[in-house]
Amino acid sequence: MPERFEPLKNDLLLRAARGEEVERPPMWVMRQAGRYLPEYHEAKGTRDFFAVCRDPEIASTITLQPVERYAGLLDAAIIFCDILVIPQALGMTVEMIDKKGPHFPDPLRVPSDLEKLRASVDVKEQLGYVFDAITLARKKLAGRVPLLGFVGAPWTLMSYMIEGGGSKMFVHAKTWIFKYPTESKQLLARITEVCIEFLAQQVVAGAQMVQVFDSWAGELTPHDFAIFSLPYLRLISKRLPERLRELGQEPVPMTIFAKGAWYALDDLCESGYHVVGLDWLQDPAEAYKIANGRVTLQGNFDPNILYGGREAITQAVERTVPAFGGGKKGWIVNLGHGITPFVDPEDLKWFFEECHRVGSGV
Ligand SMILES: Cc1c2[nH]c(c1CCC(=O)O)Cc1[nH]c(c(CCC(=O)O)c1C)Cc1[nH]c(c(CCC(=O)O)c1C)Cc1[nH]c(c(C)c1CCC(=O)O)C2
Repeated sequence: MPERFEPLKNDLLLRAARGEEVERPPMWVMRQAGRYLPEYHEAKGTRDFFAVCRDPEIASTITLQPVERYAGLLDAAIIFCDILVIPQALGMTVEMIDKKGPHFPDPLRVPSDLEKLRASVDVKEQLGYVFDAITLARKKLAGRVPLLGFVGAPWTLMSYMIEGGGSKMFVHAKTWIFKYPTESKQLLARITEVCIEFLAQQVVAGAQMVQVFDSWAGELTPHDFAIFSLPYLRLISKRLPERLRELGQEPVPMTIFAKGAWYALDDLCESGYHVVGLDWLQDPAEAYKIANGRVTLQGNFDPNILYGGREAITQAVERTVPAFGGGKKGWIVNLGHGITPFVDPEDLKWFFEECHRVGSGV
């Protein structure tokens, strides 16, 4: 039986995602539950990153930290987890190395390495800890704000699985798509299947909206994005609502954040998602014009504006809100990428307060 939760008191995000006019733009930031918060370090202690993800009690506590700190300002929670739990579910080892990021000791280097992956993934079995964390976070939120679920996009996950971690050159992932396009598509299709079921089960567990992170979209040419990323993003937006109906669930709003894919904005507006996330390379007014009410846009402050002090933050907010049409229709406030570790939490608070002030039009 699906869990019962308290009714939502703040549905600003869900209304904005559906394209409704709102009293002010909803606000959240990517990586809002993370290292810039002293309480995050306190809760995490010396534990391994993925051990924290696998502990529903701690993961749900961390999920709520920004909601508690920025009560009355923040309009969403995002479940504390990572995009790399899918490669783990497919059978790969992923470690999070302090100050360096993710590391795969045994990446996929040639197509025959695909045999190392699990032939079929039991998503509920492999990723059950994420669903438990979501259900617990929903209970703890008690309807304060909606809870977002998320997944890595197939192209971004494939790149990590082949590169074995972060990359500047993408030599291995590019070798795959150019030398082994057929096997690359097979891998993308396998990842996509797991992504769809993972998102569906997140919704069953209590996620009220979901975001797909294609963090490495910008490494592809427009031509290759159309071949190796977009079709799989479209498959997710098409299949997720169908799968949810099969599971007796209502579809939820979906966001696509394809970082660096400014050239694909028009296509992304037609890709079946309700919300399109923008990075800071895009001009807000230009993007708002291109979207033309087809989707709600999310973004796109330079995350580093938060290092600029209050005056710089105020100026950025005052010029950005009007560029998104005043902020009451078709816009969700966010940064153009995740918040970085050395931001002063008080400066983020100021950013939210200024967006609240300017976005309310008072
Ligand atoms: C590419 C990617 C990853 N993970 C994620 C992405 C997509 C978004 C993006 O492009 O940034 C997504 C992600 N990762 C994390 C969240 C939690 C929810 C949130 O608050 O947004 C989300 C949504 C926690 C995290 N994921 C990670 C941390 C830091 C872990 C720590 O050291 O405590 C957190 C809070 C680790 C992580 N995880 C990943 C990397 C590259 C790193 C190292 C990053 C770094 O060092 O800055 C993979």
